[in-house]
Amino acid sequence: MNETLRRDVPAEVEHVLPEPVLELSAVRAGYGPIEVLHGIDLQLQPGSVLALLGPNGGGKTSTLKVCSGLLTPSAGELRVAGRVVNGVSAGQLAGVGVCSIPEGRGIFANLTVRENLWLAAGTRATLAQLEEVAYTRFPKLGERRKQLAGTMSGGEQQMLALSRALGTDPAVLLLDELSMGLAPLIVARMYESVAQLAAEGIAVLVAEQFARAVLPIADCAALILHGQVVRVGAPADVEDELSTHYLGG
Ligand SMILES: Nc1ncnc2c1ncn2[C@@H]1O[C@H](COP(=O)(O)OP(=O)(O)OP(=O)(O)O)[C@@H](O)[C@H]1O
Repeated sequence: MNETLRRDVPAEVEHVLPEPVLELSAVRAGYGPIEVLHGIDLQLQPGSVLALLGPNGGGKTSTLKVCSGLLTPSAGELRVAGRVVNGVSAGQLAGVGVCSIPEGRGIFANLTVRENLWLAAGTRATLAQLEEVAYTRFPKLGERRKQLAGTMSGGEQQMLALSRALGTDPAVLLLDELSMGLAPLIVARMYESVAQLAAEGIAVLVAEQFARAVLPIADCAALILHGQVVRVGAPADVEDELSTHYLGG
């Protein structure tokens, strides 16, 4: 909830509102001298799915990079669990439970499923724990544990990417273009898994160019255009605005 809205909340109910687990306030960021995010306000509540929508180049990936610590705000604040974490590294943010699956899935194509999980193991989870999470949630991965990740289908690769993230017991999951290169049926299944994660308490921020893929499971949506959030609201309302005004119906 932004400050404008917060001022409208009566004092007697304000204390029962959940604290956002991740929050961007007036965040500006860019690449070298070029600013591409011009004052982003977003709030992500625990156990919810926030869909970040918009056309190519709008700033979705850059926003996720700010959230994961890969891009440092030049102004404004990134907060995790209420603490300002501007300039904290991606590794440190991962250590406190902010986990990111980048566009392209971030898996190692020439390593097996098991080796990919092994690389994700660390202080937060052992290989055995990661394998248990992965193979219980996605039995197909168990069958393919010795297969090279690059030879699996796109959907299976996405399962592996999700498993690597989940094994670290994240509080926040950042997903970029989960649907990329996947058949609609597989996309729907992947998003069912994402909805399940949110039901288990994980806060999920999903950047998606294809709104229809994510909106059925989103609790809230934000439309980002030219580096600015132009609308935040119920998924159906944001979808209407997206198609009517920006994608020509
Ligand atoms: N590494 C970079 N260096 C310079 N400019 C960049 C870089 N990455 C992105 N940009 C620019 O920042 C702007 C926002 O890009 P971003 O990738 O965040 O948008 P997006 O909404 O995720 O688009 P897409 O869906 O095409 O990935 C674009 O104008 C893009 O050209």
